[in-house]
Amino acid sequence: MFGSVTALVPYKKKMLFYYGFLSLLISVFLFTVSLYFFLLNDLDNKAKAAENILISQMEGIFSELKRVVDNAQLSCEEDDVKRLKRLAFYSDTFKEFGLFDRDFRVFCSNYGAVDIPIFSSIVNRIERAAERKTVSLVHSKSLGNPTLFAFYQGENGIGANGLAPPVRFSTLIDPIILPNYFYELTIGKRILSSNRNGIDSDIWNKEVVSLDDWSMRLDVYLPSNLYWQRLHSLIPFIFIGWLFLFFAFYNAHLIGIYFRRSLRHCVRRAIKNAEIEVYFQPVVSLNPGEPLELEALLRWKSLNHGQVSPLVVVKVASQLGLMDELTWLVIRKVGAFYREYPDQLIDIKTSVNVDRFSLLKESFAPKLVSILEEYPELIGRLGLEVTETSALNHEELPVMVSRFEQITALGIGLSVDDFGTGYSGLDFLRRFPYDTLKLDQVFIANLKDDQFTRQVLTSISILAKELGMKLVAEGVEREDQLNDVRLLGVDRVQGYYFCKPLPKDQIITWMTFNNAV
Ligand SMILES: Nc1nc2c(ncn2[C@@H]2O[C@@H]3COP(=O)(O)O[C@H]4[C@@H](O)[C@H](n5cnc6c(=O)[nH]c(N)nc65)O[C@@H]4COP(=O)(O)O[C@H]3[C@H]2O)c(=O)[nH]1
Repeated sequence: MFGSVTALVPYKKKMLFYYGFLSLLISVFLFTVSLYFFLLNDLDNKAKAAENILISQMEGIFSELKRVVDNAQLSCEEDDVKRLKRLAFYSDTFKEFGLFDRDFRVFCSNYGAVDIPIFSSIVNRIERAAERKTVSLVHSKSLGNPTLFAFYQGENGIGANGLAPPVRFSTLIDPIILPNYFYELTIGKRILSSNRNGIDSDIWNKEVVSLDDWSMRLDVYLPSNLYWQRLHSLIPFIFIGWLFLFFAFYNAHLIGIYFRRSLRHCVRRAIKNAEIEVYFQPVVSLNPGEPLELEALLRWKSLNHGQVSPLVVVKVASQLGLMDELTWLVIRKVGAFYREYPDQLIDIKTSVNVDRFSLLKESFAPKLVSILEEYPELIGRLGLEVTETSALNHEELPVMVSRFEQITALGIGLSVDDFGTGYSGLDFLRRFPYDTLKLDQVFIANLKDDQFTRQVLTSISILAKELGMKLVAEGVEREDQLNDVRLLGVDRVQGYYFCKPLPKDQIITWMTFNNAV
């Protein structure tokens, strides 16, 4: 398929450049934007993971302090000190423990008895806290500046404090956040742990995690150099995406061309844009003094498919469900023809081919009425030719009879087209109010040599006369055929012998030459 299409499509450098540029833009855009959102999402995940680990760390800290408080007394004997030393030795977090009393004075530590008042600001926080827990960053002689102090007061009033170096927090958070992102963990306004300093990069975004119970805040930053680093490693993928999109666009372009040039699409467009032409072929009367009639036949010359047979156009239009539109288009063009040549066509009737399924529709007669209002020139001059391409079923038969009655009531003549080739039997003729019967051209072609055809046509001719129908012979090409059909009692003749279907201006010229106007 594509081979033949590429042959149709001239090689266009501009188009290739356009698709190349467009696909490059899209590929770059997709990768750069997706990377940014990917990193934002990653940043968010990292911040959440750090938050979870901080929460569990804080819970661990306080359950440790609770254990210290649970067995403590208001004494600082050797055993009490030993116990505190033991707890500090086994603790992952704390290096020192202390015990304080109801008056918030630390009376015992793992170094022995002490008497150190707790800062009033911390006392306030302990008293305000729901579970009497708080943390603070304070200078400590033994652990330096800053040191994390955690306080917990039990129900009996005895409390414990633990001292931890901030490094404990960085060892927890660093593996989650480093090396890609950087962070700052603060308690109140003081920094507990941070790797922010010394990082030489713009900050593109940050995630903030707040642990309000401990006045803790973790800011995780997205540095711009991480983005550029990652983007750099994506260059081969951007290139592959570019190629992929380029081929996708190019193939879509070819498919689009193929589709636009497909017969179905062209027929649809031709009907929609009224590009279908109508030619006219005379139907000459053999009864002296009677004016000729015309048959309107569609013609379509497609830019892509050349001259397309009307039978093909009709077939494709019916596959596309556009037969009604096609019929209205042809009838309107016939109306316009009458409007253009009112004097020349004053006595001339024109018949138009109609699909039987269009006729069966309830909307058919009302639509016809509206076209007659649009083109009153057609009133009394329009005829419809119906070809029986399939047999009518029991339900369709009465509907068809009533449609025919509605149409004849509008003064529109009805002809059976191609009689003898379709499903129109003799019984069919009696049921429907046809005024004309058109014999298919295959009978006329065989008439000379085929005795049987001659007998059949003689019987049809007798029946047509009995039913008051006019008989038309189609496809008369030679004089001997004309003589033969004349002998059969045919009223009108249509065929190349007289004239081929012609465009509107040429048929008017032909009629003028043949004294038909
Ligand atoms: N060999 C030969 N052919 C002759 C001679 N005289 C006329 N013809 C051709 O016989 C066909 C007569 O039209 P049809 O039986 O209604 O058969 C029509 C009709 O069934 C259908 N058609 C044409 N226009 C329309 C239309 O507007 N609507 C619908 N629904 N069908 C149409 O397409 C068919 C073919 O149309 P055309 O190709 O125009 O073919 C026309 C005409 O050009 C002759 O002496 N020798």
